Amino acid sequence: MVLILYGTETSPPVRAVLLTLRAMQLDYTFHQLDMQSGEHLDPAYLQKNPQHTIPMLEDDGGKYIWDSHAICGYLVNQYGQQPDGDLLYPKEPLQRAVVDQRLHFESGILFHTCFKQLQKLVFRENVTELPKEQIVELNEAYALLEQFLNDHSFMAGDHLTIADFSLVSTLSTLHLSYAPIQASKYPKLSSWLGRLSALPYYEEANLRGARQLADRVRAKLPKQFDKLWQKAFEDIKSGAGKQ
Ligand SMILES: N[C@@H](CCC(=O)N[C@@H](CS)C(=O)NCC(=O)O)C(=O)O
Repeated sequence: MVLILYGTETSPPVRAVLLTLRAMQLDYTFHQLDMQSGEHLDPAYLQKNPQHTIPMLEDDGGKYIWDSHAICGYLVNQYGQQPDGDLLYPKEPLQRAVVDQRLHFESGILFHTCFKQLQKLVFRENVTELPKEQIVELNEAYALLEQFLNDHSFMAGDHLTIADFSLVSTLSTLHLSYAPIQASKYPKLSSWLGRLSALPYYEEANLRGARQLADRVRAKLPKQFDKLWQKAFEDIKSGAGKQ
């Protein structure tokens, strides 16, 4: 097995894969792709991944897989012989369905809502704002995640799965950049973030890149953004933000 991960550690979906690789203690090479200079649009990369996204995983020279959710599932399916390897993506149909639902939530709701705008904010000079609808949408997403946790320690039950890795890659970025997960409002989500942060490989595989991206996001936002955001969250609490 020769695994090569293409990407940059600021990218949340790349960090979801890094967390999975580290949790499974797999050996891999990290191939740094500079998106600012358009390396992901290079014809050689496009030939491997016509969707030109990161992360992309190359396995055994010639097998290419992209989309972090597909990659994380593949890694556990293919290489999950470690004692708790399978638990990261359980085989039991109901448990797996819960993990899949969380993964689709990350992909279809959380990432989709925020990251296209964040990409524009970071990469386009003339973009210095985030759409106001995000405030309501993110608030709804956080409230749902709080409910997903229910009485569990992790997103899909009582043990760590790739759903935790996928969600924390996006949530930690939002938390550090402009939408903090307040313990008073989302106590379970906040404790969950603390639990993930305590993983021995968390800082290298996720926090470092999340901080870098958050710094870039915050540098583009107006100084008063935090106050505006806080006020908007308060309005939602009283129902005023819904109109
Ligand atoms: N759902 C995808 C999202 C991948 C994605 O959009 N990645 C961004 C970087 S965070 C990207 O590659 N953008 C460049 C592009 O779309 O051309 C995944 O989970 O892998």
